[in-house]
Amino acid sequence: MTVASTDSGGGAGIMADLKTFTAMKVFGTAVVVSLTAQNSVSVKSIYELPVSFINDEMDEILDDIGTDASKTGMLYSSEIINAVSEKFKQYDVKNIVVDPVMVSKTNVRLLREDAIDAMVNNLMKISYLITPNIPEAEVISGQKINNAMDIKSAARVIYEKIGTNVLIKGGHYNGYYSDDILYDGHDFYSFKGKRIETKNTHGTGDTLSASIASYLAGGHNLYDSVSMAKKYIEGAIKYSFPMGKGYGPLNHFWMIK
Ligand SMILES: Cc1ncc(COP(=O)(O)O)c(N)n1
Repeated sequence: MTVASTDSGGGAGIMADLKTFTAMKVFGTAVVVSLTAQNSVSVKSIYELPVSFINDEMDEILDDIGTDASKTGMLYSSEIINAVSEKFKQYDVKNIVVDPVMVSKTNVRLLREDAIDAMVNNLMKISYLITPNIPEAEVISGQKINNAMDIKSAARVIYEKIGTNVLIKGGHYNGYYSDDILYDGHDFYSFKGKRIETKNTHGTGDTLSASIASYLAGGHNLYDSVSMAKKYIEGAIKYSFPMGKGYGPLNHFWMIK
C-alpha cells in the first residue's frame, strides 16, 4: 500500500509507486492524500484531500484487503501525517517505509515546514525504515553532512532520536560514488552505487522506497530488501529516458524485455 500524492507528469508519487509495485510483481493499493499539477520542470499547484476522505481510503483498504507492507511519500501537512499515523496504529500496519519527501527535484516544498515535527515524532516513530536523502537527513538530524563520515554520524543521531532503521541515500552527495548507508542501531551497511550521469531521475526516491516495501511484503529481510531494491533502481536510472524539458522519469520496466 502506498500512501502518497499523485504526479500528473507520471514520473513520481503514486504513479511511480504503482509502476514499481507492478515491476516487482506485487499487488499495489493506493491512498491518495493530495494531488499535484506538475511536470518535469515545475509543480504548479497542490490540492490537499480532506482528512475524512483519506481516513475512508485507508479504512476501505485495511478493513478488506489488508497490506503486507506500506510506503509513504509526499504527505504535505501535519494534519495528513497525523491522520495517516493514527490509521497505521489502528490497523497495526507492519513494514512501514517512510520516504520523507520534503522538496521536489524542481525545488518546490512537498512537505510543509510546520509538518516536519509530525513526520519525525509521529509517523517515523511507528515506521520500520526511513529513507532520507542527504538534505532530508540534515534536517532530521540537525547536522551538516559534508562527507561519508558525516553520513554515518547523522544516521546514528537519527536512530537515537527516532529508534528506527535508517537508510541515508547518497545520491545527493557530490562524489563519484552514490553509496547508501543503512544503520539498524547496531551495524552500518554500505550499498555501493556508481553514480550514473543523467538528468532523468524524477521519482527516484519514491521508486526506491516502493521497491523496498515490495520486497519486505514478500518476506525478505531488511538488508536483502534494500540490496535488491538498489539493484532495481540502478537499472531504472541507467535505462531512464528523456520526457519533457526537465527531469525525465526512470525506466520502471527496464528488466522486462
Ligand atoms: C507527488 C510527488 N511525490 C514525490 C515527488 C518527489 O520526486 P522528485 O524528488 O523526483 O521531485 C514529487 N515530485 N511528486
